[in-house]
Amino acid sequence: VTGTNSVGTGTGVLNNTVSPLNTTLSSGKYYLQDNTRGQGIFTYNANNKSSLPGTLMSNTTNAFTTSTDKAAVDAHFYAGKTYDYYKSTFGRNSYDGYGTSLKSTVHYGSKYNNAFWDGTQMVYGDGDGTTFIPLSGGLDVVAHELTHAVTSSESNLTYQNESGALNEAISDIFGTVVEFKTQSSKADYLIGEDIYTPNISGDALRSMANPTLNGDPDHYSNRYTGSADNGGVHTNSGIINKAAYLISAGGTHHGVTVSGIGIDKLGTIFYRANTTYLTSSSTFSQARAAVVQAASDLYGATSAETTTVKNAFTAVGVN
Ligand SMILES: CCCCC[C@H](S)C(=O)N[C@@H](Cc1ccccc1)C(=O)N[C@@H](C)C(=O)O
Ligand SMILES: [Ca+2]
Ligand SMILES: [Ca+2]
Ligand SMILES: [Zn+2]
Repeated sequence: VTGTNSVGTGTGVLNNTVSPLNTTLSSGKYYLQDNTRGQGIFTYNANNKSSLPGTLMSNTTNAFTTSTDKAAVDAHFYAGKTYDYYKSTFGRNSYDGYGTSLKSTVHYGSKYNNAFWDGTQMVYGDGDGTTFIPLSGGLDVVAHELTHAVTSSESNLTYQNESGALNEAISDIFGTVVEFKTQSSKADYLIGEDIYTPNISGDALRSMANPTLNGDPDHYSNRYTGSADNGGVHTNSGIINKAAYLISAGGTHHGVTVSGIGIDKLGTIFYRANTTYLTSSSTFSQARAAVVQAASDLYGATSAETTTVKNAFTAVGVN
C-alpha cells in the first residue's frame, strides 16, 4: 500500500515480544509492510486456504498481538533479520541483489506441516500442533526459506539428488548462520528446534552436529540413493551439514580431525561458493572443489581455513 512508515510492536509464535515492527500507515490502517529494507517486506495471511499471497495483514492499532498475528509477526521480523544479514555481510540487497520485495504468507493450508519458497515468495504452514507449531516462529526456518531464493538467483542448484541435497544444506547452513548472528545467546546447530514437537524438548527436525540423531547420514558412504523426497534432499543434506558443522566448530569424525574456523567464515565461504562456483548440476564432489576454491580465494590456498575445508569434506567421505 502507499502510506507512511510507522513502527509497531507484536507478539511472536513463542509469545516473545517483537519490537520494532516496521509497518505502513495508510488510511487509518497499519499494514505489515516494511519499507525500510529494499523495495519492502510484505507479510500476508492465507487464512488457512491455499491461494497465494492472500491478504496483506493489517489492523488499526499497530500492535500485532492476536493469535492470528503471531505467525505473521515472526515471519515479518525474521525476514527483516535475514535481509539484514545478507545486506550487512555481503552487501546483497534482498535475495536477488536488486532489492526485490520479500513476500511471506502465513496460515497457509490446514494444519500444514511445512514451509517453502514457491519461486516468488515464502510460505508458512501452521503445523498440526503436534509435529510443528507455526513454522515462521523459527528464525532458522525463515532464513532457510529465504536462502532458497538466494540460491535460485545464484547457483540455482537443481532440487533433486546431490544438487538438491546441496540446495537444502545451504539453506540449513544459512538458517544456522543467521541464527548465530541474530540470536547468538540461543543459537545452535539444530534445525527447527523452536517450532518442532512442542511437547518434546531438546529435539529438532535436523541436527548439523549429529545428523544421525534424526536418521540422516553424516558420511557419503551412508547416503540415500532412493527416489523419495526428490532423491533424499532433506536426508543427504546431513552429509554437507556435518561438513559445515566441522568447518565451523571443528571435531574429529571418521578419524579425521578438523580445526574449527567459526560461524562467520563458514558463512562467507559458502556464500562465495554459492555465488561464484556452484552450478545447477553440482555434485557433492564438485561442491568440495567449489568450497575449497572459495576458501582459497578468501584466505589463501595454504591457509588454515582452506585446510579445514579440505579436512571437513574428507571427514564426511566427499573427495
Ligand atoms: C512443499 C514441500 C517441500 C518443502 C521444501 C522446503 S524448501 C523445505 O525444505 N522446508 C523445510 C521447512 C523447515 C526448515 C527448517 C526447519 C524446519 C522445517 C523442511 O525442512 N521441510 C521438511 C519438513 C520436509 O519437507 O521434509
Ligand atoms: Ca537452530
Ligand atoms: Ca520439540
Ligand atoms: Zn528447503
